[in-house]
Amino acid sequence: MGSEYAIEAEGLRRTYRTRTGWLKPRRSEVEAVRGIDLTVRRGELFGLLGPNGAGKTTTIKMLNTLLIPTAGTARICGFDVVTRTREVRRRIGYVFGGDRGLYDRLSGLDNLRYFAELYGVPPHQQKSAIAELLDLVGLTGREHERVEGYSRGMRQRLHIARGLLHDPDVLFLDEPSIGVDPVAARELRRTVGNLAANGTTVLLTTHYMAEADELCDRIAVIADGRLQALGTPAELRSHADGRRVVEVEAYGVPDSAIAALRGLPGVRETAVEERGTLQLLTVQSDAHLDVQGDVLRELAGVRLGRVASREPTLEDAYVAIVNAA
Ligand SMILES: Nc1ncnc2c1ncn2[C@@H]1O[C@H](COP(=O)(O)OP(=O)(O)OP(=O)(O)O)[C@@H](O)[C@H]1O
Repeated sequence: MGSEYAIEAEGLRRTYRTRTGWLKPRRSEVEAVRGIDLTVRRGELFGLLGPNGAGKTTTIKMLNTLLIPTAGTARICGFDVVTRTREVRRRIGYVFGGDRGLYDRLSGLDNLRYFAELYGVPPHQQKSAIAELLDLVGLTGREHERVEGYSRGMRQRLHIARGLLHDPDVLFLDEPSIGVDPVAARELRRTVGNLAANGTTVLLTTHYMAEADELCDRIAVIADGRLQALGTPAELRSHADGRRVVEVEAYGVPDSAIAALRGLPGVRETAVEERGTLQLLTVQSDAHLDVQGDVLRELAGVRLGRVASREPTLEDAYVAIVNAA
């Protein structure tokens, strides 16, 4: 009980063994997580960030007892996730992004009542616990409506309330804002912020650096199954110190032009974000070099929108960390 840490992981690894092919099945191994060490203090809001396939979900599933590690150990509130599963499960909640797991035909309130029964919340506590949670996630006043009429953001907040019914010490939030529009995502961030203020330890995975920046006390960046960086948002931002960013909106940039940008003198990173028909190019360079002219020369003939030169953000630092992996 007495552990000062909510989450501890040492040398955590997970290898998946898969069979591919039908006629001539071949066995292959995927090293999804390759030795992760981290500690999360009680009450901390901790972000796990990484590109697709980095190993975030696999890490969370080992921490919340859904997957057995191939090697290494992990503890939740001092209890080993493999040998003390029952104690661990009593102390954790798990909320994953997306729409599954709620009863559409029931109201938000009836969903919570149902799950409260299922999780064994004592009957005399249910009413007050549910009222408190509805308030925490900002659904008071909408609880009698059927979930089928809820927006994605509201569903996600109801999911969070569900995950908190048994008053866990640690809440795992896997991609909570996936598919949620920006306004609803802001509401969701407020809810997550409230959780930490209430003393719940939160481990959040997200693809959105801005979200992690706003919410998290500390962030771990994982890529390729390994921890690439760990620190406060300010500490992570320092990975892009001494750099400047040119941002260009473009339409239909050929791969060859992107490769050429990467090869320009002084250019440290390039990233392309697809936004419908628009591509947002970010080119990081050494701050003392002005590469904007060179960048535009390489993009000659491509239809361009806005072009801007700016200071690096945490997102740029993240790109630098992940590209270095
Ligand atoms: N059940 C499985 N069997 C085989 N390989 C798997 C399995 N689950 C995940 N993987 C592989 O393990 C690696 C890590 O996956 P994981 O889902 O943990 O990443 P992630 O960081 O959560 O990614 P995303 O952001 O896309 O959800 C990937 O290469 C993935 O293809």
